[in-house]
Amino acid sequence: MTKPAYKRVLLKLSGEALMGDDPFGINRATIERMVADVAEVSRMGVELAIVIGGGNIFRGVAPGAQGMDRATADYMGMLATVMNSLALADAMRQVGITARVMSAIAIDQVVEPYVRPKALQYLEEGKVVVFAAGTGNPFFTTDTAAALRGSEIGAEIVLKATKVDGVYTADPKKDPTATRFSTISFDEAISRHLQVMDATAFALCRDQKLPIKVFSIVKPGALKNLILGEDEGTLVHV
Ligand SMILES: Nc1ncnc2c1ncn2[C@@H]1O[C@H](COP(=O)(O)OP(=O)(O)OP(=O)(O)O)[C@@H](O)[C@H]1O
Ligand SMILES: O=c1ccn([C@@H]2O[C@H](COP(=O)(O)O)[C@@H](O)[C@H]2O)c(=O)[nH]1
Repeated sequence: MTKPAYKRVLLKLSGEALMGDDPFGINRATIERMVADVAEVSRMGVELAIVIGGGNIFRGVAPGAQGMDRATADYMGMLATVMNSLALADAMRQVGITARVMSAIAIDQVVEPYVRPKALQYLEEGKVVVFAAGTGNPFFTTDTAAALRGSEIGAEIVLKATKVDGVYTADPKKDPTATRFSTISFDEAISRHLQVMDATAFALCRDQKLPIKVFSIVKPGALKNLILGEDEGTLVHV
């Protein structure tokens, strides 16, 4: 079998992608398909840490959040990522993969707190670590949490799995003339204000020299191809 191109990666899963074709929430078939992809890579011996977004849940409650204090709404968003993380870890358990959820916000009865040495230990033991509750701070996103945790654990790359197959000149869902980059520098992605990932996440990865690959979670086999070093998605580099 071909050897994986990476030993340790940080996978950022779009919360929104978890909805499948549903209006919000977690689509069972979708989470099972995502977990099958993750399990395949974990079984190849790659140390895998995951950050999952909250768009699928927070989108459902967003109308009720209108006019809310921003920080309060952000804490609700972070709690949404805890729910997704628990669902993800449970779906992994069902296919025989051991996962540990670690939260940036203390909710000790539900999930263990994020402690960096413990996370490193789990990774070395071959467990999948799911980082929940983003950075634990309002005014941030789970993309920034992925950049932060990826840097902390010494990941070789951040793999951003989303509904589109890379970084485009504009949002391809809104602009059908948008074209895809095969590679782009952090500086160019930031200066062009490309919305595929937030600027804080891009800047942190740039400063830490941590490359990002943006790829499609919808395309069958894309995660495995990428792990094997094949050409998938867009590389964002220093
Ligand atoms: N220049 C661009 N290139 C590619 N995608 C873009 C671009 N601008 C905006 N997008 C949009 O960004 C989305 C990627 O965001 P995604 O939903 O994965 O992230 P997120 O905000 O972290 O989601 P979630 O909160 O659900 O985790 C794509 O679905 C795409 O429509
Ligand atoms: O560090 C963080 C991470 C997230 N949030 C809030 O949660 C939602 C959902 O995260 P997504 O990255 O959009 O999936 C986000 O919109 C924020 O409201 C946060 O405050 N801090």
